[in-house]
Amino acid sequence: MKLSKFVRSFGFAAQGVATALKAEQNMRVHTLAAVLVVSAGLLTGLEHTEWLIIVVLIGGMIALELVNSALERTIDLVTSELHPLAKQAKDMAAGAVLVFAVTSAIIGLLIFLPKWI
Ligand SMILES: Nc1ncnc2c1ncn2[C@@H]1O[C@H](COP(=O)(O)OP(=O)(O)OP(=O)(O)O)[C@@H](O)[C@H]1O
Repeated sequence: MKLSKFVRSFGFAAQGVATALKAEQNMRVHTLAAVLVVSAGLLTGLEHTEWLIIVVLIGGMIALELVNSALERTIDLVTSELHPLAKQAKDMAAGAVLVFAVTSAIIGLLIFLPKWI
């Protein structure tokens, strides 16, 4: 791949992130949560491996929210009518975000609680 094409694709991807931040409240909530978790990590003092886990969880959470938002838009583009499959697809994508968020919260508690108690 030529460098200019790679830079162009990178720009489009950055536009996608910027659009989601503007249009999706959940993206802003996840970003705020990430800032809070990183601040708590800096104040608490985490091990190298713990930072690796936190970074993977934050990146995964935001990436998954982006995929969820992309799916919502794709479904809205396919049909503007109510359809049970559209509902299932949107709810499953939202479910994936929920599962990852709960998993991340549990791992976060397992990392932070022993240091705070
Ligand atoms: N075309 C559709 N057919 C059937 N059900 C739908 C359709 N579009 C959305 N829904 C359902 O209606 C509910 C609300 O959907 P909506 O698209 O408003 O999402 P949301 O959860 O409010 O997310 P967001 O605010 O990010 O758009 C969800 O259960 C969703 O699955």
